[in-house]
Amino acid sequence: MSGLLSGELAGDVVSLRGLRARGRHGVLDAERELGQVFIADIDLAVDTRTAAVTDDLGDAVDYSLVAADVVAVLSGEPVNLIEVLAGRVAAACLAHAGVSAVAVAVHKPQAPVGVPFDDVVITVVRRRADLLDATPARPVDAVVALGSNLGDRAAVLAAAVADLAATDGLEVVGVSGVVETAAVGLPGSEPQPDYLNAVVRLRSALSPRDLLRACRAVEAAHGRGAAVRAVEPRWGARTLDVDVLTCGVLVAADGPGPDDGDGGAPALQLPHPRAGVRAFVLVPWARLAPDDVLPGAGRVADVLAELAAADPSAVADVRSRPDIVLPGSNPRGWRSGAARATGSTSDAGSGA
Ligand SMILES: Nc1ncnc2c1ncn2[C@@H]1O[C@H](COP(=O)(O)OP(=O)(O)OP(=O)(O)O)[C@@H](O)[C@H]1O
Ligand SMILES: Nc1nc2c(c(=O)[nH]1)N=C(CO)CN2
Repeated sequence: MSGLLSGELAGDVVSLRGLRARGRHGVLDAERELGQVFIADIDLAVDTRTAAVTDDLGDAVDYSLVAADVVAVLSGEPVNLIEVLAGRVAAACLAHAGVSAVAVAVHKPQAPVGVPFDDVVITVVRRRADLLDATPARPVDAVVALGSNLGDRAAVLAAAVADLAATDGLEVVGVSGVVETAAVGLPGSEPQPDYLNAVVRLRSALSPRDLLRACRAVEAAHGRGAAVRAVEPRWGARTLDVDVLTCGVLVAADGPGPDDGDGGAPALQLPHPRAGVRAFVLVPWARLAPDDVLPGAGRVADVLAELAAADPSAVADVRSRPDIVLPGSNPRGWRSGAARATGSTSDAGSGA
């Protein structure tokens, strides 16, 4: 088979062909129930010049590790579209340091096509910047988490929702009730005031990284700019934290990027790596949108149930604050016609 990357990139290429696994990807119920074979061909753009001198595996991209990660995606969480599957395979490859770009062909030779055929193949080419810096062709669902444990916490959260709603490219489509939670700090750290936490659903026309930048701008407007961030302890008390939990179904991660004139591109991992183990995130999120999916973990309400089984006190300790109503909050959840956040308070109650 000819190189997938040929014509796309100059340089060295490591290829893996015919990686295969059974998966349950597809739109049809039968595909979800029975599963079928998925095959991936991969071209990894790498720079082999150092390894060629040192003969040290540490200077090379270990193709067996990449292969294992690709097979884990093929056999992992079911998705509807092979476009998503190919994108996740590409992200898994780009997670390996030293892979600067990747071409992925995903084959679905047993697809329910309805006529005799040999194969369905989708080929995608991704460079690092394609995953987290691409502006979507149409707005996508995104979910962010708010937390505050310094200052007038309720006022800060309300202002943060209004700020998000006022950001170009963002529309607030759902706001959870507010919960109060003991600060989860690092072991041995100073005691901190309790947090108020909430979750906000957005329609985002921004790239994932620009969404993170927008969240940073809202934090900065409430006393947590770059200077404060630079000196605060990890998981220390803060006036406002705005974390990106999900951006559509995207699974991707990268570190700081080249300088973009604003101190560089902030590191971003999606979904947020700790979303699935935080009661202060899952409780308000599951009340707002229980059927949302946390990529890689499952339905939010199910992830919360698993956490409640594993760590009952963490979930039990989340206290509802129905007396605090954020702009746009709807106690019946966003699907039931949640108001848009316009800065006005809405229904009393928090869905708690
Ligand atoms: N999904 C994400 N949302 C927000 N920040 C992220 C995300 N993924 C990676 N980051 C990076 O995490 C780093 C720490 O961010 P921040 O100071 O908000 O962390 P934190 O809120 O103290 O801790 P935690 O990330 O555990 O919530 C930042 O450099 C940011 O670029
Ligand atoms: N209860 C609670 N604890 C935390 C929180 C938070 O939002 N709520 N955020 C943290 C870092 O983002 C660390 N610990």
